[in-house]
Amino acid sequence: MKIALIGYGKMGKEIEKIALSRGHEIVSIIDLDNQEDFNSEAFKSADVAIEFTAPTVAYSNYMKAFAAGVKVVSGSTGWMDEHGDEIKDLCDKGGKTLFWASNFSLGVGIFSAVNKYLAKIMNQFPAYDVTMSETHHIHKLDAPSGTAITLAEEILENLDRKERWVKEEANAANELPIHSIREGEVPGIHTIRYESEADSISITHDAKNRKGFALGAVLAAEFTCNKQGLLGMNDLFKF
Ligand SMILES: NC(=O)C1=CN([C@@H]2O[C@H](COP(=O)(O)OP(=O)(O)OC[C@H]3O[C@@H](n4cnc5c(N)ncnc54)[C@H](O)[C@@H]3O)[C@@H](O)[C@H]2O)C=CC1
Ligand SMILES: O=C(O)C1=N[C@H](C(=O)O)C[C@H](O)C1
Repeated sequence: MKIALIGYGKMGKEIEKIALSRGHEIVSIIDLDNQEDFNSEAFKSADVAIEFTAPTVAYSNYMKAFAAGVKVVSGSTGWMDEHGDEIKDLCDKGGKTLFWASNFSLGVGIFSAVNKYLAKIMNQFPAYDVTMSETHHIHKLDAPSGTAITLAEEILENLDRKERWVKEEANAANELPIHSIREGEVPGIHTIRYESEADSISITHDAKNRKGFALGAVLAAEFTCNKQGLLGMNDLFKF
């Protein structure tokens, strides 16, 4: 498969290694210094572009790739609030294709299935309150992490006593607080903690490196090249 990379930072470089090891060809690499390459024949020849950049630029990168007729797989976080509805419309009604996930690792996919199951159980046990924390490297631009928001939304769907997530401190019983910590070069840790007067139950996903995210993104690209529409991890893995 012909892959273009948009964003050649920590994730772009990790994805390049995995894509090459799986026999794919990298036909174009776009970063800040060669934006004109969105118009190149090499970029237009890609079956899929894999985009990992930053919250403020992800949406415009999708638009540039769509204009060049290229499907996109993206893990950039922090843009959904502003542009989520528009992107959904473009994919549902406008024939564009975006596979987006706040976290591409298989481990987080499994963790998310456990998270939903635990929240369903906890729905019957009001003695337990729930909080979440996420720890990432100091370079991360968005907080809470995209993964924490996805996990929080899963809890809200399954735990009737929580109505919204909030940053840091809860001010009401129906709020689920997400505490964000930025520390060293941590690739990503997410913990969900249920606590009663008697005990506590915690589940944690701790990424050891970025290989899991990168492999998931390449698997998503392989999946996306002959699909159309707005796709996500639930299309790739069935838990
Ligand atoms: N969904 C997932 O599994 C994961 C998502 N991420 C997300 O991916 C994004 C990137 O993460 P990293 O690679 O760690 O960041 P990074 O900062 O190491 O790399 C980002 C790269 O994008 C480039 N860039 C910035 N603006 C650009 C533009 N307009 N066009 C092309 N390139 C541009 C930067 O110059 C840099 O090389 C972040 O939003 C992060 O939260 C990170 C890891 C996993
Ligand atoms: O910025 C990162 O590094 C990561 N971002 C994603 C997120 O916001 O959840 C995924 C992973 O945790 C690493």
